[in-house]
Amino acid sequence: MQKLYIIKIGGNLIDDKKSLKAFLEQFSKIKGAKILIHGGGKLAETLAEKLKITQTMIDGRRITNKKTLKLVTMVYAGRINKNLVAKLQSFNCNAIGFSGADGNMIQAEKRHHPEIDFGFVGDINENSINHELIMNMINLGLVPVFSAITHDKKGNLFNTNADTIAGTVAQALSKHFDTELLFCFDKNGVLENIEDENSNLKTINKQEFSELKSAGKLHKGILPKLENAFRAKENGVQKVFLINEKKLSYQIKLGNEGTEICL
Ligand SMILES: Nc1ncnc2c1ncn2[C@@H]1O[C@H](COP(=O)(O)OP(=O)(O)O)[C@@H](O)[C@H]1O
Ligand SMILES: CC(=O)N[C@@H](CCC(=O)OP(=O)(O)O)C(=O)O
Repeated sequence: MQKLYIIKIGGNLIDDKKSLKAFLEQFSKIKGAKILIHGGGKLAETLAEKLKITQTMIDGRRITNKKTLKLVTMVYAGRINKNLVAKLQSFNCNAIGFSGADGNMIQAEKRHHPEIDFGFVGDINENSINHELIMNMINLGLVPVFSAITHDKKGNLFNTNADTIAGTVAQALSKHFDTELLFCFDKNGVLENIEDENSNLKTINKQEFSELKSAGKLHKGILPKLENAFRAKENGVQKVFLINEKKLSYQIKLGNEGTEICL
């Protein structure tokens, strides 16, 4: 099977111009099929504060009312997505940027929860992904770049966690490609001690994940990231890693950076 890299980047990197440029240069150099999936939660947060739109996160998801939906659509599907595509083009990488509504790429359902109304937050599963169109793009030599905006095919846009999009896209494409999913972020993988950058685990399985969680060693964004990483691995994604965004080219060359998800 043909190798496919699905690479996810988050808000911290997107906000750091110099590191982002270095990262996109490394990304552009990857030979063969690749997809970039991005968040941008940090920039959305900063702008919401300026516009005095109060933000609430529950279970790693942003409660998305009408005002927040307008804001995140502009930020994720507009500013960030187009900026990433332009930067990739400058490195001769033929990127093409999408929201989930474009080409019906990612169809979501409004998130249902017994007690909490998440507003315009969309849940997705493997069947939500238009894998045929994505495969066609790849076969044309294009590099798809996905934002965290999805739709319901009834005219509504939704906000969907970008780690979830990365895991689900990887899952859907793992039937057709030898897929490697890389969650790139600002730490050297899963750290046993958050204060010690060198305490990264080489591998993590579900049992170890539960133990670290119970011991209070995992907080904030790393929890949903790991949940998405395990779900992808359990559902057929061949390789899943959490790596430092600065080490992408080493991972592509040697394949042993950061923390590998094991079953
Ligand atoms: N044990 C841990 N190992 C690594 N990161 C951790 C750990 N506990 C908490 N974190 C935090 O999780 C963050 C990653 O999640 P998040 O901020 O959502 O990433 P991104 O938005 O870049 O995808 C790290 O920057 C770190 O602050
Ligand atoms: C529903 C939901 O929570 N969506 C996320 C989408 C962006 C994202 O995931 O950004 P990072 O990868 O930078 O965290 C949000 O609005 O924060």
